[in-house]
Formats: sequence, C-alpha cells, structure tokens
Amino acid sequence: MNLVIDIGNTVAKVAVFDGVSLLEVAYDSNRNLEHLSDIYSKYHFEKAIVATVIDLSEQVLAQLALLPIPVLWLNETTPLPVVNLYETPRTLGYDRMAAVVAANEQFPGKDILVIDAGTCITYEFVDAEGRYHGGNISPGMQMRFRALHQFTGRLPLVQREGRELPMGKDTETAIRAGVLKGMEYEISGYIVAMKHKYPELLVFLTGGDDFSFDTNLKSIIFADRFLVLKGLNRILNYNNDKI
Ligand SMILES: Nc1ncnc2c1ncn2[C@@H]1O[C@H](COP(=O)(O)OP(=O)(O)O)[C@@H](O)[C@H]1O
Ligand SMILES: CC(C)(COP(=O)(O)O)[C@@H](O)C(=O)NCCC(=O)O
Ligand SMILES: [K+]
Repeated sequence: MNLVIDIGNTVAKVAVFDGVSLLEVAYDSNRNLEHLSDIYSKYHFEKAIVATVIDLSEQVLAQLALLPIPVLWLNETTPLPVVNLYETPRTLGYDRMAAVVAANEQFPGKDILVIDAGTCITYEFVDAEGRYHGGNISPGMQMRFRALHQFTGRLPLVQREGRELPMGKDTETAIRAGVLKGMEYEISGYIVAMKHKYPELLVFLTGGDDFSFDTNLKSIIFADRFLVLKGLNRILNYNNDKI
C-alpha cells in the first residue's frame, strides 16, 4: 500500500492507495496530522510520498519522522512522468504538478487544462506531448471573501452559504454574487480562451471548493476531487525503484 500526503495551505489530506485504487482519504489541519497514526495502523504500507506547499510545523515534522517506511519528499529533483517547462522548478508548488500528472495519466495524448480550486485557484496547462507549460495563480474563494472584509472599512465577512442572486440587492448578496460569479466567469473565461487555442482541450476541475456552474461548459469538465492525491500516487509508483 502507498501512503500519500498532500499538505495544502488550508487542509492536509492523507490517503491510502492499493496500486492505483484509492481506498481512503482523511482530512486534517495542516498543523497536526491527527489521523495519521490511526490510518497507519489500519493498513500495511510499503512507501509514502509527501508534498507540501507550506513550511511544516514541528509537530507535523515529528509525526512524519516517525513513519517506519521510505518517504519520498516531492521536490524539484524528483523524476516525473511529464516534462516540466516551468522556468523556476524550485519555486513551483508541487501540488500543481501532481494534479497535472494525474490528468495526463487519464488522458495521455490530450491537451489539458487543470483547475484546482483550493486556498488559491490554480490553472495549469499540459499539452498532448506530456509537457507541463506552467499556469496561473489567483485567489481562492475564502481568500476573496476575507480580502473584501479585511481591506475595506465597511464590508462584512460574508459566508458562502446564503441567498444567491445574479446581481446583489444588498451588501451581503452583492459580495456573495461578486465572489461566486467572479470565480465562475474567471473559470469560464479560461476555458473559452484555451479552447480557442487548443480545440481538443479537456478540462479537469479539482480542489476542496465545490461550486456549481450554470454554463454549458459544465458538460466538458471532468470533476475529480482527488486529482492531486492520484497524481502523487502516480509519482510515487513512478519512483518505485529509487526510494
Ligand atoms: N471540511 C472542510 N474543511 C476546510 N475546508 C473545506 C472543507 N470542506 C470544503 N472546504 C473548502 O475547501 C478549501 C480547501 O480546499 P483544498 O483544495 O483542500 O485546499 P488546500 O489544498 O489549499 O489546502 C477551503 O478553502 C474551503 O473553502
Ligand atoms: C499556488 C499555491 C499557493 C496553491 O496552493 P493551494 O491552494 O493548493 O494551497 C501553491 O501551489 C504554491 O505555494 N506555489 C508556489 C508558487 C508556484 O507554484 O510558482
Ligand atoms: K489550489
């Protein structure tokens, strides 16, 4: 079994894979992997992979150091099943690469746009020859709600759940629609622009933020909440003989 750990800016994900099958996922705070010991004792693991986009707390480092199996720390030196054309591989967030690796595994000969809506929204492009060209980073949903509150004198902190209108009729609905429609139009805009350039383009959507689209683009999107974990598992298997 493979132990796959993805530590994001908001949530840490701990997953169990048997070959390519995902058996279980646990969600933890990124400051303390509380579920790790329980999961570890339930299965027989051979190896692990860790990807992080934050500097880890002493606690998480200590929890990972206790693992009695080989651990692959994903970074710019890790051999990958796609070509990395990012100009600064040392500064790349490897959760982004993992999502690309999983999408490319499902559709090897295709141009793919991968959209990951987590703390940030990231847009990644991998071409039909398996070359990762890079992509863009923009604020995630919670960040948008919080930024509007934090950087103004009068705007409240609005929650995702509540009355949704196409155009706001009061401060709360104006902010909610502004954030949600802003994300929707941003995402649709990327898809339309990239489809224009790459007519055969496939689109994957992943990340913790589920949101619904009303557009006809919905039908061309593959939604997969576990894309990053699946990509990390593929990278771990790809490096089987090296760890
Ligand atoms: N149970 C949950 N705990 C925390 N965030 C959640 C939860 N369910 C959904 N979310 C949403 O998912 C986002 C985190 O998504 P994720 O892709 O895991 O982010 P990251 O990889 O940046 O940590 C949060 O910003 C939040 O809006
Ligand atoms: C862009 C990100 C903040 C996204 O993180 P996430 O939303 O998954 O927590 C992360 O991938 C990161 O810190 N990247 C480093 C900069 C770069 O990729 O170039
Ligand atoms: K993200």
